Amino acid sequence: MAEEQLKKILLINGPNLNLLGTREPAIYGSTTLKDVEDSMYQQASKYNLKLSSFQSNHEGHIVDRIHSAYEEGIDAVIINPAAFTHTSVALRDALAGLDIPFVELHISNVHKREPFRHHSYLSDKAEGVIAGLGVFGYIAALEYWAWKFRGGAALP
Ligand SMILES: O=C(O)[C@]1(O)C=C(c2cccc(Sc3ccccc3)c2)[C@@H](O)[C@H](O)C1
Repeated sequence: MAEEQLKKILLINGPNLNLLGTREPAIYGSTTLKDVEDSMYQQASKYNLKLSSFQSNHEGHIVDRIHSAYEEGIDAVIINPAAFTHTSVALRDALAGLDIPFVELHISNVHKREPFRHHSYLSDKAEGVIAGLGVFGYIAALEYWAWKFRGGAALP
């Protein structure tokens, strides 16, 4: 049987998430971004997935990273756009133009927060949106792609 092709997942985290776990634990928890990434790398290896991760506070750098995903043969993206969710047409255009499916992820339930966080420039282009599950949402997104790449039929 042909060796199962390694699927490549790109994790992108937006502005201020480099400070995750250091402030506002009531909203975002006390887990650091490195802890999240370490857990995801561990989980990815269980499913024979190749995970790459990227975090930037700069919109253009994230757009550039999305562009390079195509050349790398990335199969799926998990993105927490943070504040760019609510402001960035550039991010929307980059993801929509990429033709690689993505899951939009939010640690907090943005729909229970300030009205300006209720709108996303990305959600209608996303395969799915996860919000309010805390940092578990990152694992949920990875599990989703592992399930989808297995054929997305039988429930685990
Ligand atoms: O809930 C999220 O994950 C979200 O994407 C994340 C956001 C966010 C905003 C500011 C800071 C951080 S991370 C952080 C938290 C506390 C202190 C420092 C950084 C995330 C918000 O901009 C979004 O509206 C929602």
